Amino acid sequence: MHAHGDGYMPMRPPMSIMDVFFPGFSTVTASAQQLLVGDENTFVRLLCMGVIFATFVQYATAYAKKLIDRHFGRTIHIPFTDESYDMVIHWIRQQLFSRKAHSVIARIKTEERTFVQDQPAREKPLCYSPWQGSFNFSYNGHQLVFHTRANEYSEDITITAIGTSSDILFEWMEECRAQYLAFVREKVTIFQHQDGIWKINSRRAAKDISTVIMDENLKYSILKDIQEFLDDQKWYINRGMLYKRGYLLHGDPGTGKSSFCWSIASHFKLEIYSLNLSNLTDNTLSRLFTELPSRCIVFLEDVDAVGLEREIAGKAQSRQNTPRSEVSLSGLLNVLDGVSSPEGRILMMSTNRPHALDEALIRPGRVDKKILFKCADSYMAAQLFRKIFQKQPNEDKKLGDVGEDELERLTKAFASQIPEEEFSPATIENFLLQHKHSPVHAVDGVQEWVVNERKAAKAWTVVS
Ligand SMILES: Nc1ncnc2c1ncn2[C@@H]1O[C@H](COP(=O)(O)OP(=O)(O)OP(=O)(O)O)[C@@H](O)[C@H]1O
Repeated sequence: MHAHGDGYMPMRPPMSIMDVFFPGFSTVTASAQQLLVGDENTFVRLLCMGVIFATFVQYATAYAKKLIDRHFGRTIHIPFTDESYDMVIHWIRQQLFSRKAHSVIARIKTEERTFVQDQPAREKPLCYSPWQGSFNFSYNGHQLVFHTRANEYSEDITITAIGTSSDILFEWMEECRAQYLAFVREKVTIFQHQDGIWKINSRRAAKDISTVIMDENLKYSILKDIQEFLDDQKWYINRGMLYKRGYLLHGDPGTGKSSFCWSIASHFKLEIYSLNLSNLTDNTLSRLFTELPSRCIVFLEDVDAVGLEREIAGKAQSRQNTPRSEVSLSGLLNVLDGVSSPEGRILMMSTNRPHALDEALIRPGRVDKKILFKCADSYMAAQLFRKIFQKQPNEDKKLGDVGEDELERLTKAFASQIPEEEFSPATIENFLLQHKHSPVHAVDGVQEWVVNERKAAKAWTVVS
């Protein structure tokens, strides 16, 4: 064999017509020829030939596929940050073939992640979808190619159809959309921000508005207000007003503010975009608002909890030990004024300490209605008692269940022993859950419970 030291200069192989289609073709064939005429033993030579051939076939196939895709294929790109990604993945997961891909990713089914199922086998069920690579599947007689590539924080999906029309891809996307919408119809989708983008956090079963116990007149006046807002887009546009509405939900912890937001979303079939200001900057907040859909609920929970408090003489007053947000008050006010965000959003801010909030944050126009969530009065206590002990149509009768009349008597006895507006509905519900199989025990134990709760509250106040 010649070596460079012998004065041998490797000859550049002449270009062949194949190089036009497969760049590097001549170089590979020239190397192969040299191997064939060399003096290594036959086995090594054959092995090298095999490797070169396999590499070439792989390269040629990938290249040919690229050419076909470019010239004869139609491709849809599905961005990871968009809900179309969830639609596509939802469809793919339903298909048996998705398990047959060479590389699959296992995930816990997000929609059932939060449920404790009756049957242990159904708890945290796994689902699979293709991962890192391509695979073909057939849809309505057409061959489509699913390709996925993972990056550090995201995943790129493309779907390609061979042919000169994209119709089959649009048809397929429509089917993904329809299946996904049918699936989420009875659920409320909650988005949260993750690394500066909105991602689905969970899907909860819809919550009927009747399960939130509060003044019924107040509840229905708010429902009416929201309904009118959703129906009146034109009215706002005609008057040159920004089409948005804001509510401040305030009251002690455990009085139903989050539950109310969830039930409003269920009632009007809106998605919730839940924001926690503590780990955001002005820029990210602004971007998140720009990416909101045109109709949704933005839920800013515990807006007082991140040091965005009343500014007096230019200085922010903040509780000690309160984490301060990197979001400035002016940054928040800007996004709430909504010039850069899509119109139609309903803002719900919740707080336990409305008096600590800056006036500017809750002035009319930013907050259109303030809704007070109170601790339980006897009406609410009675409703909570019924909520726990009234049999639902799909539940079996059990030992210890009482008839309608007896339940009514017990309800009154229970409600009359609950002091007015002293305990939150969450606290009372917690007590009732301890006796959830016996309304009689709940009534028998309520007096002692009230005494103990008062003692505990007093001790807590002294310590803190
Ligand atoms: N008004 C209410 N009607 C029915 N259930 C209630 C009500 N208030 C509280 N609950 C019960 O208490 C639980 C906690 O309530 P929720 O989280 O809605 O309170 P919150 O006011 O948002 O509390 P926090 O201010 O601590 O966030 C709920 O899951 C629900 O079961």
